[in-house]
Amino acid sequence: MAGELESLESCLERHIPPGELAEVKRILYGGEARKLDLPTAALSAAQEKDFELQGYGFEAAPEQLRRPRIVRVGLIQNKIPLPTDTAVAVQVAALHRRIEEMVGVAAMCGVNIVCFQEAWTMPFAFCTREKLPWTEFAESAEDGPTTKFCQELAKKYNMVVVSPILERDELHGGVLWNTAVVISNSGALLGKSRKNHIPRVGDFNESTYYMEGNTGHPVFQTQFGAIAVNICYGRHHPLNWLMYSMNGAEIIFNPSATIGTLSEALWPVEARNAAIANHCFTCPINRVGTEYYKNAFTSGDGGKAHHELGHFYGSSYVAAPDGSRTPGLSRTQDGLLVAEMDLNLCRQVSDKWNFKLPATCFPTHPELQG
Ligand SMILES: NC(=O)NCCC(=O)O
Repeated sequence: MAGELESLESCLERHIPPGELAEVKRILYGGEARKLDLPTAALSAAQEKDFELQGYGFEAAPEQLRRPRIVRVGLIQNKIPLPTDTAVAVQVAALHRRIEEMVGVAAMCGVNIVCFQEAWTMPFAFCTREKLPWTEFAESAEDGPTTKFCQELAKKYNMVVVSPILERDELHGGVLWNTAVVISNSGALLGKSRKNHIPRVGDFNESTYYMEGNTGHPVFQTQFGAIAVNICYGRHHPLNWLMYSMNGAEIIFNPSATIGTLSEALWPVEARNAAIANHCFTCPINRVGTEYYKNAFTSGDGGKAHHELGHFYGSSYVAAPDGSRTPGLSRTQDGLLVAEMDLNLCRQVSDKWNFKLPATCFPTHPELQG
C-alpha cells in the first residue's frame, strides 16, 4: 500500500534507541507484552499465505481457590480479495476461502475463540448508498451459508466462532441488520448480537440499510469464558461497553470497519479504556486496505464525488483489564493476532481498583442492582 505507514510499532522499533525502547513500551503499552512461542508450522503457513501472525500473553497472579482460566483468542483482519464489482457469490466464496486458511493457522496456534472483522463477507459498501448489489450479501444469521460455513470450522477446530455479517431476518419481513453470529465450539448456534449504535458520520451511511439493533447487550457463555460483541461504532459509547460488562462479559470483541482520517487517533484509546473501566479484556478488530467502487458517490457536503471510503487501517489489538495491551497488527496487511489470557485477571483487577462496584451498590441506582 503506497504511502501508508506499516505500523506504529515497527516505526517505534526502528527509531527509538534500544536502551529506551523498553521504557517507552512500559509507558505506552503497560509493559513489553510476553511473546507467545507459536508453532513453526503456523509461522511458515502464515508466511506462505501472506499474512502477519503475532502472539502475546497476559498474566494473572496465582490464586489459592481458583485455577488459572487460560484462553486463547484469535483476531483476524483482512482485505477483500477481489474487486467490488466481482459477482456477489464469487466474492463471498473468495472471502470464505481466505478466512478458512487463516482459521486453519489459528487452530495450529491453539486458538479457542476466533472473531472476524465487521461485515466480513463483503466490501464495506454502505458508503455508496446503493441498494443493489450490496443487499444481496445479506444472509440469515440462523441458517445462511456463512453461518453453516462457520459451524463447520467451529466443529473441525473445537473453536468458538464470532462471525459478524450483514443479516437478513427472513422471519420478520426480510429486514436487514448488522449482526454478529456466535457459534459454540460444538458447532451449535449460541445466538446473535446486533449492532446497537449505527453511525451517521462521514460516508458511513449505514442507516440507509439497517437501524439500531434490538438484541440488547447479550453475553454468551462459552466453554472458554463469557463473551460479548460490541460492533464497531458501539466502541465510542462507554455505556455500551459497561452494559456488556454488567451482564457478565469477560471478553468483549469489537469487530470494526473504520478509516484513518476519521477514527485512528481514537482507536488505541477507546477499547483500551473500556478494558480498564470494565475490568474485562477487549478485542478491537479493523479491516485493512482501500476498497474501490465503480460508481462514484458524494459525501453530501458539496465536495467532489469519489470512489473510495478511505483506508481501513487494521491495527487490531487486545487490551487487558490492567491497562496493558498487545502491539497492533499491521496497518496494511492481513493478519492474525493470537492472545493468551488468564480470565482470573478480570476479578483481580476489579478487586484492586473497584471501578464498577460503587455504581452497582449505590442505593440511588436500584436499576443497576441485579
Ligand atoms: N463501521 C462503523 O460503524 N464505522 C463507523 C466509524 C467508526 O466507528 O470509527
